[in-house]
Amino acid sequence: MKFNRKPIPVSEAVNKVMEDKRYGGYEEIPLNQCENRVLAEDITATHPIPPFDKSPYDGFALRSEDTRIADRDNPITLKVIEEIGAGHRASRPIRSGEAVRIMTGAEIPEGADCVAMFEICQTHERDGENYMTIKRKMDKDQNIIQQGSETKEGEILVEKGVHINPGVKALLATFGYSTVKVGKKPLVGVFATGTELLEVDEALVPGKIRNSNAYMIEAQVRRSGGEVKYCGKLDDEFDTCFNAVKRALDEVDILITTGGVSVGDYDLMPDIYEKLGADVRFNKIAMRPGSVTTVAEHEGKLLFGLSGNPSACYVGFELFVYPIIQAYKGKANQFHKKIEATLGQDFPKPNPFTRFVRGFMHFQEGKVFVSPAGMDKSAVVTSLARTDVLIMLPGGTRGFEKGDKVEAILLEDYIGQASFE
Ligand SMILES: Nc1nc2c(c(=O)[nH]1)N[C@H]1C(S)=C(S)[C@@H](COP(=O)(O)OP(=O)(O)OC[C@H]3O[C@@H](n4cnc5c(N)ncnc54)[C@H](O)[C@@H]3O)O[C@H]1N2
Ligand code: MOO
Ligand SMILES: [Mg+2]
Repeated sequence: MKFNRKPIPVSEAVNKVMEDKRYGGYEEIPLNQCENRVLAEDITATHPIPPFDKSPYDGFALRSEDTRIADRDNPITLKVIEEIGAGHRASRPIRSGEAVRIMTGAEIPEGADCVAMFEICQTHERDGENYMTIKRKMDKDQNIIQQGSETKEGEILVEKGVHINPGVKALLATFGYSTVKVGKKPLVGVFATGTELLEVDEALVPGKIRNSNAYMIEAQVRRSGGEVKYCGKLDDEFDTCFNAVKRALDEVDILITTGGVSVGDYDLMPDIYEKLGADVRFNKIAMRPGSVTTVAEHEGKLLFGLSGNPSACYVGFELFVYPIIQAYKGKANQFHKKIEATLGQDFPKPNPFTRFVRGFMHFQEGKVFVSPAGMDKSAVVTSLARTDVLIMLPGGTRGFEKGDKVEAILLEDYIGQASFE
């Protein structure tokens, strides 16, 4: 049984994981903490924008009718009755023959129906009174931002399930949301397993390497909008690992382990799942890297057994853990956005399984290109530093050539898409 794992297609594995997705509920938090969270309520316009007719310029508010016969040879002079800056209102309606000196953002005084910019007006003072002169005809409504011209009261502007970016936050502030309902973040526990692992501050000794996966996964969890609980690194010793995993499961919403999921003598995760009585959803996927990625469910919680090989671990996280975190937060589009792009470099190696090449996106002559970020092996860590896409090369008998159309999964886009396909 141990050596007899049956690989399932990637999309089947993704769908199986998503059968166990869980929404974590919502919490109400202060507006200034809401970035990168997911809206748990629609943003509805509680008033029109702008809430009043306003001036887009610094100039004079006046009655267009008064300028009907104005031209270069026939300047029209109006009495400037007062000045209003943004935040102030005119003290009375303007009458024929009058103008108000108005600043950008100030409310258009009653009686005025246009704004002439300072640049086309002259001003003078006579007997302690201010006057302005204009040499061209103004149209009704010229240079006025009408109340509600941007949005009407009651319009739904952003639906729940959307990632809160700076623009969404601006809207929340516009409508007076001092607190906002957002999806709760899952607490994601992370274990690194492997007797060969050193702490980051330890010197290298023969046969050992530093634990990089735990730090990488932590960053992936945070990039996905989850909360991390680093549970430590564990030697490949059954009782220690079993007890640590069992305890951690009580403390987190989702548990990730890295390493020990393959068929080696010290790959303990399969036996740990068995002793826990966890239900292994799959333990082999028709993909590279990350074919040994294992997902199990125990008492309503998901355990992700990611590979120890850094590239495999990275890919396993983005394909399977990422959408589960989005679902927990209540995000409508739970999957990374997938795009069609042009392959920027030959990839001659054929593969029977779907390959997720760690790559980066670049642009040339209006086209989107994706190119491998470096050495493409499961055990490689260096190429990950340049990775911002996963290039999806379907399995088959041939390699791929520069210029081929390929699909790529965007890892640093926050809009996402609604299904994996
Ligand atoms: N006979 C077979 N051998 C292997 C198979 C197989 O099907 N049959 N699968 C291979 C594949 S594919 C992969 S991927 C790896 C997966 O290995 P494990 O998930 O069991 O991981 P480990 O054995 O613990 O470690 C693998 C590799 O990764 C290094 N590692 C582990 N943890 C970390 C960490 N936290 N930071 C950095 N590097 C880490 C570890 O030292 C090993 O070099 O199995 C193949 N074998
Ligand atoms: O799980 Mo492995 O990453 O396919 O090389
Ligand atoms: Mg192993």
